Amino acid sequence: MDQPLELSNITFSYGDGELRRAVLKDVSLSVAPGEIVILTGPSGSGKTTLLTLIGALRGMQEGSCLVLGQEMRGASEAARVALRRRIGFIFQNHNLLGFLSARQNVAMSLELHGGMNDADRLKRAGEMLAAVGLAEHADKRPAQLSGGQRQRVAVARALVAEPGLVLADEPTAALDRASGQEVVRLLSDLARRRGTPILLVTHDPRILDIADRIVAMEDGRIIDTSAASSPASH
Ligand SMILES: Nc1ncnc2c1ncn2[C@@H]1O[C@H](COP(=O)(O)OP(=O)(O)OP(=O)(O)O)[C@@H](O)[C@H]1O
Repeated sequence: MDQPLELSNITFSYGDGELRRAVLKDVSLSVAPGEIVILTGPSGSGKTTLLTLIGALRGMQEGSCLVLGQEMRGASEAARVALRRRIGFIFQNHNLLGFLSARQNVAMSLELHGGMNDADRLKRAGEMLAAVGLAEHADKRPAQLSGGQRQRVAVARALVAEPGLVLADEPTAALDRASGQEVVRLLSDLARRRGTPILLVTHDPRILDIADRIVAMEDGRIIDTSAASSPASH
């Protein structure tokens, strides 16, 4: 069977003419079902750019990027939109909508997936919020929640539609140590239960121990891939 993520020889540049500069150089990586991979490296090494290519948020230039069986190189906008719906995204600034409750924010993720009416979606969203420990806070708006709670809403929103892959960019950057570890632990527990692979970009050394594998980037290249602590220890 294909791996959920198979990247081969990805090279990507920003800018034109003399200003053109490669920020990803010959990047190859594959991620297995249920595997948690942390992508780390100095600022500017290309981590976010790689994540946006995998998330179909940006067009490919060179190489191959097979995401959930779909080749992103040369993919149409329609194919990229369809793929994005199968991915759970979690970003540093969580991107929750301020005028909706936590429950409504999570339920929105289910709108693109047919077969559920509004009441079903809100019920499912409530269950997911309970799974991340926010049953009591489901009807609050983001501004009424702490940073850690908001990020837990973002985890619930990313996972509620049962994505085939989760992409997270600095999900703990704005959190204190305890909330950051809790958010990541929740994310990894829920994903592991379903065998959902996670690719997580972070500078945060406090969460490295949740990874099965740590991939280090520098200057647009993968310089090191090391097995982290064994999954059995989680
Ligand atoms: N839209 C853009 N246009 C031009 N250059 C860009 C653009 N986005 C990023 N870059 C440049 O590409 C390089 C890689 O950026 P990228 O954000 O992928 O790195 P990163 O490893 O995620 O960094 P950080 O850890 O600071 O987020 C940087 O030199 C950055 O300045």
